Amino acid sequence: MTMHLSNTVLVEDVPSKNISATGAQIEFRGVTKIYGALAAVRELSLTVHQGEFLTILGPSGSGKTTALMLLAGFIAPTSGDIRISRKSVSKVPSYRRDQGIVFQNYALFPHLTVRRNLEFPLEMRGIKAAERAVFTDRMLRRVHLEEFGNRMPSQLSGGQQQRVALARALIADPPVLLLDEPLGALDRNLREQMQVEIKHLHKEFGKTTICVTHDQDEALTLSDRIVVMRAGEIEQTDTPQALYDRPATRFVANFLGEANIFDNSGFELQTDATQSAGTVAMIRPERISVASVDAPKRPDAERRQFVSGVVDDMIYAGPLRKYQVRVGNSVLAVREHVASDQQIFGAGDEVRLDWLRSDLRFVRV
Ligand SMILES: Nc1ncnc2c1ncn2[C@@H]1O[C@H](COP(=O)(O)OP(=O)(O)OP(=O)(O)O)[C@@H](O)[C@H]1O
Repeated sequence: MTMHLSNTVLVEDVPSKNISATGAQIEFRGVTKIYGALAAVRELSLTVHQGEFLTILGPSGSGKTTALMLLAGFIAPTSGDIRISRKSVSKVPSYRRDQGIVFQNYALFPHLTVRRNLEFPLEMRGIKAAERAVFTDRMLRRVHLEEFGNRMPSQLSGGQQQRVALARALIADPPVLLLDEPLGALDRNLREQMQVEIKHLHKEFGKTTICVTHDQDEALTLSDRIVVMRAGEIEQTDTPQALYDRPATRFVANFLGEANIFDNSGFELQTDATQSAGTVAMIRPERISVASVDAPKRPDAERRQFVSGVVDDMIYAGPLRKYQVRVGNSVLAVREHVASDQQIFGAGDEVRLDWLRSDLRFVRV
């Protein structure tokens, strides 16, 4: 990988601590990228705030990587403009955009030691050897790799390599950090550990960070806001909680978490809200309670809808019990946190489901 650092920064411009005041604001203004007959990204307009952690999430082929590569300057937009700190970067080559970049496959220089990998961006900025050593020592300590400075990348584990990649992206103090599936190559436990590490680094360094992933857990854990993309366009942009609790469309409801969508449910849905045209009702599986048909109703029963159904299937999933329950024409997914005093139902059992009417959401079809 080539480093994308401007070499205009002098030694005295580099802060004495590896902490810059803020990241940069980034704007996409009607950005389109056409390949042949396909718009990989269409009319993308988005403002990423200074210091924000924004994740672009979406299925394969939705245009996430294209959006990131446009920002990095690796590809040029067909139309539209990208601004960093309110200045257009259309004519700025990628190596002058002052961005730290981390890819899924580490992209460390394989023939350089960890130290030399970290020093490289500093060298590109004309920083003298003595200062480089100070920065590098500090960064190695920060990512808990002080013992590993003299190793080659191939002598490190995947997680350690990815920490070096993060350290190298941050060491020259760029205002923008771009992460492309940064944890994609790591196994699950390590991913979770690294998510915490990335969160800490973001808090500490305050870089405007744009992360591309198709891993919803990663997006929900790390992000201030998430952009959900679909077929080259933004479907919804919101905080993780708002996206999960109030998805605007059926696509978002299904893509982020699990959703019961009442299309043609075969029973009457009770709602307190008026349903607009072109919408369908949905409820999250963990908002539904399951009980035996003769169980006493809760005190808030007048605010709930009760339906009877038959269990199709039940599986244990760690701390959750997952039911599939047939009600009318629908099979509803129900998620229950396992508690010792709960009754357990199996396939064929008649049950009563209930949910708060206010937990129903209407999403655009
Ligand atoms: N260089 C290219 N030439 C032609 N088509 C391309 C090129 N790069 C991307 N595309 C197409 O543009 C669309 C968006 O691709 P992109 O890589 O941005 O998707 P993505 O959301 O990042 O997918 P993934 O999660 O699989 O990486 C896809 O249909 C892809 O085939």
